Amino acid sequence: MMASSTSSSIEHTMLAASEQLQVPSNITKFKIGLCQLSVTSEKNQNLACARNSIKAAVECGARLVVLPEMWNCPYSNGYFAKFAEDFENEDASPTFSMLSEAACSHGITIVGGSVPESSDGQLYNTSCVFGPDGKLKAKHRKIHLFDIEIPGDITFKESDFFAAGDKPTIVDTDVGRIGIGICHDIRFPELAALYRATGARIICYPGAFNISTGELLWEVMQRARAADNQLFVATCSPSRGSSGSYAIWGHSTLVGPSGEIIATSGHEETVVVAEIDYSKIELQRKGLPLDKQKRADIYLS
Ligand SMILES: NC(=O)CCC(=O)C(=O)O
Repeated sequence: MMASSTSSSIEHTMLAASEQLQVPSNITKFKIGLCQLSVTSEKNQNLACARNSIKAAVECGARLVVLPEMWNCPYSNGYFAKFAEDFENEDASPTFSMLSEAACSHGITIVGGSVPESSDGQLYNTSCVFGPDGKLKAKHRKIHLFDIEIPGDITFKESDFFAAGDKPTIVDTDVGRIGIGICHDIRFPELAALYRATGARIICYPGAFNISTGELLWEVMQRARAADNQLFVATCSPSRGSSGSYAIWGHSTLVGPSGEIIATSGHEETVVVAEIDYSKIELQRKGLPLDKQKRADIYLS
């Protein structure tokens, strides 16, 4: 076990997480689908659109499908509470039911983007992961809430509406071990390093970067997280034409373990399907063994 931080709470989390994990599957190559959805203010329409998009990804061969951040609800203040669902009460959650049904009927893994979750009187920005049997495998609550105030440019305060999650999410799936982050979580390299240290081979970040920070940083962040950790990074955004006042950057992307862009999109509604080949990870890590070159004695003491 590599300890990449002196923080005892992070080390504790890493140990606890790895102890709980089962042996990952030995699949080496498969296709991933990134459903860049156009989100409206009609929840039923959003569910139907997501369901169709999942089907389209599967028809192109995807075994792992990722949805965007806030795909059942516009990413705008006035909607979060109204669109929130309680996943503990599965039968009363149309979003949960649709994702579970889609995963099961297609026999795939779904990283269900994120939607507003209501739980114990709080709202969370939450991503649910479903296995090919339709069962919930993991639930990630966005850890780093997006609070920003750049005068004359952008002001947004997620923490006015959501409570922050308090744990990392690493999940063993039929396509390997995956770490989950939601959008602003991508800005924190420590989380990605923790996922690498616990054996994740892909990090999925459903996200909705805005046009100002997106143009500057969305691609840079993805490539940096992938290259630093020598693993795949998959992101999935709503499309620009989505409802609400927040202008979305789009550009859902798959990045490989040397930081290369494997597939990407513009800002329009689309499905990106691309191949993940895990042998690229082994090749990259063998040729450039960053984990062995790391000088923890210098910068972690
Ligand atoms: N939805 C988000 O978390 C947006 C994050 C973002 O745009 C950023 O710059 O960070």
